[in-house]
Amino acid sequence: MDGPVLSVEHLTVAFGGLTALDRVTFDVPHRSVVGLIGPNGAGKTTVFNAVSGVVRPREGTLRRHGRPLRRHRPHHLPRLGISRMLQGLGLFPGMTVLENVMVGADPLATGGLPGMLTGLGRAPRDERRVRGRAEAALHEFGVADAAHALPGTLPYGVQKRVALARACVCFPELLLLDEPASGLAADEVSELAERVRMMRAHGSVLLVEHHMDLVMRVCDRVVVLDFGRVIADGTPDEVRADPAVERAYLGPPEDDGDLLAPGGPGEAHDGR
Ligand SMILES: Nc1ncnc2c1ncn2[C@@H]1O[C@H](COP(=O)(O)OP(=O)(O)OP(=O)(O)O)[C@@H](O)[C@H]1O
Repeated sequence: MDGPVLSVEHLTVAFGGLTALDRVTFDVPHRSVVGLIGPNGAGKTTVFNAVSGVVRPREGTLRRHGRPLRRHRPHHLPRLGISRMLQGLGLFPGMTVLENVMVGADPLATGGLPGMLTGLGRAPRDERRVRGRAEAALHEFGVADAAHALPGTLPYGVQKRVALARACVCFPELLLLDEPASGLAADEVSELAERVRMMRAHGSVLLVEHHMDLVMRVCDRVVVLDFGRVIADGTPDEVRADPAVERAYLGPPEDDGDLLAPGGPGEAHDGR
């Protein structure tokens, strides 16, 4: 297939009088991890929302392999090979871990997941395929033991792995990860870094993250937003050395600290 997995071209999004994104342009190449960073309010979530079809851009184009995405909605994402792990995890509390991951595997079913889960209009072959793939994903993410537990009974780090398993169960070509390191302990972040790198074997990842250690370790490229504009786009080393990025994070020169150093907090002003 031609062209990057995702091209964001001159994307402009406005909320009333506020321009949240101003001609944002960058690519996510095939089998790469691209980080999207920037201070609070810089527009990172708005990029995800535009890519997910949650907000409509005022101007600009999103392309998959060079073909424009027009008026797509969140429920079209599985068909487009795009999956998103939300910051709030979004696990269904009344469903077991296995059932939650089966929801992510729904596109593998031809007869429809609701029928499968309720037993109405059940398609046994579909159920076997979806269940088998969901169980394999639980194994891959080290949460097979929790298959029959309800998410709320599990530690947060385990719930995160379940959410990741659900996002990856269909081998998305583009995975949108929204602050996956938030709330994780240091050893869990290292494990997450390993998993994000492994995801390149199947597809590409667009990663919004304040945890600079993770960003600098796993990303092939890093795009930096500030007040809705791209102020840098390069390798982690190039971005780290960019004075414009340092200014965006640190503010005036008299401020101390190395916020872009691995382990730094990576948040500064609030653009709201
Ligand atoms: N639905 C909305 N209505 C009005 N303004 C919005 C809406 N969503 C976002 N904004 C504004 O758009 C700007 C960009 O917000 P966005 O949430 O994309 O930033 P962010 O980089 O993801 O921030 P954070 O790191 O704090 O999550 C902010 O000024 C925010 O207040």
